[in-house]
Amino acid sequence: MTTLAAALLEGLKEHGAREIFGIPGDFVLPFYKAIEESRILPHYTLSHEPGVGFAADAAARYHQGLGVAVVTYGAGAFNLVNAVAGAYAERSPVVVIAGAPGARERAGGFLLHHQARSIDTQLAVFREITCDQAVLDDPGRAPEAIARVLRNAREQSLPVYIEAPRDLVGARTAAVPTLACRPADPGALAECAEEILARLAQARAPVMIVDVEIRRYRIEAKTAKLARALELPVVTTFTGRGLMEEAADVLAGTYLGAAGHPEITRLVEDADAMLLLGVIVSDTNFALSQRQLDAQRTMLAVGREVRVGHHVYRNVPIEYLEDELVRRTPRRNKPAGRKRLVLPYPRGLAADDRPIAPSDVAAAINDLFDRHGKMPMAADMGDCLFVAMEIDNTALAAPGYYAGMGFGVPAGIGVAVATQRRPLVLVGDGAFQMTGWELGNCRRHGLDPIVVLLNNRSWEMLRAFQPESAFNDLDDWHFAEIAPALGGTGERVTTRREFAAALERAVQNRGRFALIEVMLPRGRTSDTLARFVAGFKAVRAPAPA
Ligand SMILES: Cc1ncc(Cc2csc(CCOP(=O)(O)OP(=O)(O)O)c2C)c(N)n1
Ligand SMILES: [Mg+2]
Repeated sequence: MTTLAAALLEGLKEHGAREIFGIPGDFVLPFYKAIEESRILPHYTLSHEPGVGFAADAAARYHQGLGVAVVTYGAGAFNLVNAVAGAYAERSPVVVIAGAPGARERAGGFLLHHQARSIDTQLAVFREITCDQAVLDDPGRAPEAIARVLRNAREQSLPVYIEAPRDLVGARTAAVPTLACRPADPGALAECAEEILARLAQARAPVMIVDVEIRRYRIEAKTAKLARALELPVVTTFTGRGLMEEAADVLAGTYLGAAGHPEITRLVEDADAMLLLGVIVSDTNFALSQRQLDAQRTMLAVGREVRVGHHVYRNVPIEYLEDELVRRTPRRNKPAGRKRLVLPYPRGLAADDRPIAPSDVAAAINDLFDRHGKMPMAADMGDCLFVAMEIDNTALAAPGYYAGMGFGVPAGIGVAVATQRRPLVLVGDGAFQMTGWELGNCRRHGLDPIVVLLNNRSWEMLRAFQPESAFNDLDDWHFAEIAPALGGTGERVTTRREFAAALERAVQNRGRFALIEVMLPRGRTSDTLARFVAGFKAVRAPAPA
């Protein structure tokens, strides 16, 4: 027998959690005390719960395991909602552990502080953005409930919610068992694999499109092996950017429809068979397609289901499907027959006194990675995410589908903790105003991310869509000057020479975060965002009368 807190912490670790991000409060103080004193998992406190959620989400993506966010009841948990909604949308398994009132308080007759509508309103809200929930109000049944919820988080790669009443944290209970994820339905698996291979064999120009689930289920290498065996060119979706960083031999690039590289667009839109693996079929991924995802050429494996044309195969997890496809594919011992696409990324930035354009940021970072090796990346929402599309394919955590701002800097903290490597973060000034201040926690946690802040004193992405609105103008906050007060270094750069030199200095200086504030003109976006906006407007333009 053990305590409920220790059983929960050991269970989290058993199921793949590697650290905890959180902000305590009185309803979760006893549990937070157990976190600190048990040392079962390292924990990192941040300054605002949105940052806690983004950091846990990014850590889960890079661990390919569970992220953990611990917050207090009500005010803390409700602050976390947007980050968890984004994790749900992008299939990131974040475990939310929220404190709650004890039994006596519930029956005490008072309206409790932090309570919104009813005491269970918090549970009701999180039911909407998690795939399973458990309220640990019965120590005897808690281990099974925790095991079920954590298995579902891993199996479905979605957030889950655990409510921990503060009066039961020390209650005696049993250890949390580990429940195995459910296997594939063997009949559906065999039939599905057979139909997919038959369709691919008849195709003249097939293509493989990959997205978030191949990382969530740890099958990037397996997917590359499958692509080689099937001699398929591979592209990622917008949300899948950064996947298969190690498989440059099969990965052609990122499909962005009308906003993308014409050769990638043709590869997908001329394909007569498309194998979509782990793909979120969202507007950000396919709204700019010039040819729809018609059923007769589309095979989609996502969320433990596979749709082949109009056939639906249930209970076929993607990792089982890939194993079966590889098993049924004859070993190929000749080099791939198809010419591999090698896209040119901007490099060799002229270190001159010309002002910096957004796409220069990508060139400078490509040059930096060529000199010093790639760094794990995080990006926020804004033009910075489109600049990331111009950086040679590098592991990336970004809100490509949910598209919520504020993700970048806290996600960079999550990446630094999860990988124990120095990350590079891309963020705009508007998003930095939301959560960039979490950098102030780096010194005490021994983290030193490099943050490239694109400061155009503007909500430039909105201006690109609606240039007539003056409300997109932001003030100049001189972020670089604030960096030393937060424990880091800050440099404001206005020319390409200054930027290249600042990046090099940042790489050389370890031990403190480096904030490089890149001054950009309003009205100027990256080439990729410019094409995205043009494509979006064209697709949305009213049909000619
Ligand atoms: C939480 C949230 N609130 C508002 C919005 C809506 C939005 C999408 S893009 C954008 C402007 C981003 O400005 P920033 O300076 O960061 O980047 P840049 O465009 O390169 O100048 C806004 C306000 C979103 N997506 N999420
Ligand atoms: Mg901006």
